[in-house]
Amino acid sequence: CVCVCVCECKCAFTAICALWTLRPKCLETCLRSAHMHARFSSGVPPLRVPGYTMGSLAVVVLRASAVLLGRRNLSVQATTTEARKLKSIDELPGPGLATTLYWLFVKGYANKSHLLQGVQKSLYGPIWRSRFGPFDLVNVASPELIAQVINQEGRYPVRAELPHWKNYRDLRGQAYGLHVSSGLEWNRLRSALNPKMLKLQEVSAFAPTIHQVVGDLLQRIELVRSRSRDKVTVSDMTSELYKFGFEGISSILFETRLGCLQEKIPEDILRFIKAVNDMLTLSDIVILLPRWSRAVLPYWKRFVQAWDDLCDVAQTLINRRVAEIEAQLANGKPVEGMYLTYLLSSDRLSRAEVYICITELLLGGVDTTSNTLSWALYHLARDREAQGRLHDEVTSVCPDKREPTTAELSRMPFLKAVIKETLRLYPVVPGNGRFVSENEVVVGGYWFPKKTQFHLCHYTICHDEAEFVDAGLFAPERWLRGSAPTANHYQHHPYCFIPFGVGVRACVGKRLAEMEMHFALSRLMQHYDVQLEDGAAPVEPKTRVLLIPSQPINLRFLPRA
Ligand code: HEM
Repeated sequence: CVCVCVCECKCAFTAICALWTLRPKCLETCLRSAHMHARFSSGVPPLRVPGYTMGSLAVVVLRASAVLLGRRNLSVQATTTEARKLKSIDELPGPGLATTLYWLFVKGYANKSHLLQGVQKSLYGPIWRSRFGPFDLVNVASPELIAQVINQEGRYPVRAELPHWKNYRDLRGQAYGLHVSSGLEWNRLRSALNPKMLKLQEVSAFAPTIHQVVGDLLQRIELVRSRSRDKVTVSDMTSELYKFGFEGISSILFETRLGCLQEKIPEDILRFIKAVNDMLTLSDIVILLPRWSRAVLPYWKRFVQAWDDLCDVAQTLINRRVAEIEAQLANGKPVEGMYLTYLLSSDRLSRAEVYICITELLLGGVDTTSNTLSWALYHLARDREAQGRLHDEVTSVCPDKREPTTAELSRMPFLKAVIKETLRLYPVVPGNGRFVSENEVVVGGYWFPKKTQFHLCHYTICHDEAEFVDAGLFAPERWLRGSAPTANHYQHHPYCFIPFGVGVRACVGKRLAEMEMHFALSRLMQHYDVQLEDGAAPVEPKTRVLLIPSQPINLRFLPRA
């Protein structure tokens, strides 16, 4: 038991029992040594520390670190023999730069990167490496491999480094917010945001507000269809649902109705919508370009302008509400609010952090729900049987076009299955990420150094015939136990379907998003028979960061008796 620390910290690290109280530095050293052992195992004698070979130390350290870091089922139960079999990142198969450029720009996958996942999986297997500009990605495309990454993601997972977002925040002296901050800082922000967003009971308190917004959506559809040439068609349903998504999330965040579903959309909102589009598009370009180009090319300036507009609108809305709250307090009136009031009064975040977190919630909460709802309506319009079944379910639980309560939603399994199936066919975030910066990890028999960026190929797993029977079909019943045609319709690995991500870093808006989508879809089904336009061509998805329709979805809304 005389293992000694060999790293710069020079602590008195001795004995196996000391492993349980190791300082992170020592743990790093041991993991690095274990990694070296794995690399040297093919012939080169392992490093020796008194009493242990590095191989046996690796087993002890890895087991201990699994406990220390609180990881579940750490896949690295490396025995000495297993450690010998581990391969290095450089041994991974994958396309070179020329091949990637060919696929993206000659074969036309630049805006179909969700499909490229499947193509590359068939060429290289379920784990491969791809390099493009500053990106060096390890792609994993099986539920087992995703589970291995997630199990080793550490206590404060990072999705991806966003240096250009961070540069913008630094430029403007802003707080970092959820996407840019990491470690304890990120955890502090999430701990402040989670309680009112992720607890079912808390989110249920938002139901009356969401119902009001859904009511406005129904009126808006009525207006738009009555103005159309055939009196029933709503063209570009996604853009109508975008307004619904914006109104829904901002009514919760800002506790104010903005009027996005009114005849004339407020100027501020139009500016915000444009800024979000610009920022997301430019974000993809700016990250590829070297820093020096920012002074020469126009993209960085436009990216900064888009963020400026985005933050400006969010701050104006927040300040407006803060002034109202202050006026109420000055008049001795009690202040009742939802999200913003809660954040401001909880004193857990600085005002600068509230600004950026609210902006990020707004950013995450609009396209996601609106695109998912668009695809759900599109498929229900194509599948008369599914639409009939959903209509029957909703009307049996809520007759006479009554608004469902959150408790009643739990008696609508088919409604939930429709949203799940939509998110399986069109996961709005088609590929997630984990940047494992703190630990070296083992995935799929490969040993990866710290700071490896993993790309979790969620889209291709959702479409894999080995995971889902008739994977290309819209079959909501696969999510219903007992009513699916075969048992394996609903049997799948838990990491096959993670549209909201997974673990502590998973989507903070999941519950709110689900409630919004369930309310909107159930009310639309009560009021309308939704149909496709005659002779409408199939609509394919495309990737623009998110998975979105490649052309407008036009739907006919025929009022139900
Ligand atoms: C259909 C609806 C939605 C889908 C499919 C979705 C999906 C996702 C996914 C996949 C992630 C990454 C999770 C991970 O890394 O494991 C994420 C993160 C996030 N989402 Fe959502 N989302 C939706 C709606 C919303 C809504 C309504 C909001 C706002 C209320 C929101 C706010 C966020 C934020 C702020 C993050 C970053 C969380 C963090 O990094 O700590 N999302 N979402």
